Amino acid sequence: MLAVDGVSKRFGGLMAVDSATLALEPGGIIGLIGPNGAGKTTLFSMISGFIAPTDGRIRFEGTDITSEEPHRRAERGIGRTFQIVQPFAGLTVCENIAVGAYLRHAKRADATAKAREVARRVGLGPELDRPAGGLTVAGRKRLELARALATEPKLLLLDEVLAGLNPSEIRDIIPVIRGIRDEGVTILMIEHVMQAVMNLCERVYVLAQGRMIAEGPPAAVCADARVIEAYLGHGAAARLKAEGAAHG
Ligand SMILES: Nc1ncnc2c1ncn2[C@@H]1O[C@H](COP(=O)(O)OP(=O)(O)OP(=O)(O)O)[C@@H](O)[C@H]1O
Repeated sequence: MLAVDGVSKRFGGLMAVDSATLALEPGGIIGLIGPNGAGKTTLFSMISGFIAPTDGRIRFEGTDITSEEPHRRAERGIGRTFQIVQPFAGLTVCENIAVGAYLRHAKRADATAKAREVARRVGLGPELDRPAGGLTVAGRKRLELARALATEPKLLLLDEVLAGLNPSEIRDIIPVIRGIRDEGVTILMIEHVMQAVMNLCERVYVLAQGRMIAEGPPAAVCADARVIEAYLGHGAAARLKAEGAAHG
């Protein structure tokens, strides 16, 4: 479905993403993890078309989309959420979600109907007619999810939708994400909440300093010495092993 092939992005002297490769089959929830500043959001921006790669190709459903505009990629079925959620505070929740729905529904009544349906799917039904500015952090995260879903994506890129939520809010939103997957949407998610990654993702890619350093089932990836080193620093994997042995 999605093939990211040797994609790089240079910001001046910094290689934010360095020849990253990733391949997604349709269906499932795939994680993209890595330490702060690893290049995850930059990679998402290249997949969704907001940043042009310095090098490499991106294909979606067999078509080379490397130089397509974000709007065209959204039409093809690539939806994304943004890490920093900025709803139109003066508009209602429904109107905010309808902004996404206009991509496929030109008529206001149709876009509104789509927005209402999506709002119910993410648990925002009761808030539909309230101003988006009054939502809690958890509510804003659901709104961001709904806005992306309203574009009716085949591939949904979730950028830290769990960040800033407390454990009970995370527990509440996890079934919503699974539900989206069950409806046939392929999900690629950037996430720092490891418990959620373990719970949700079938497979995980790990970026560190712009490079893809590991890929596989979450448990195997978290036990990978290169991944431990990337998060905890040089020599950490050996130290953990030694401590483990010392504690029997
Ligand atoms: N527009 C930009 N101009 C210059 N440097 C940038 C720009 N965007 C990102 N960077 C740098 O590129 C690197 C990768 O950033 P990016 O936001 O992609 O990382 P990330 O893995 O998403 O991090 P986090 O988990 O903290 O969100 C960082 O060093 C960042 O400072």
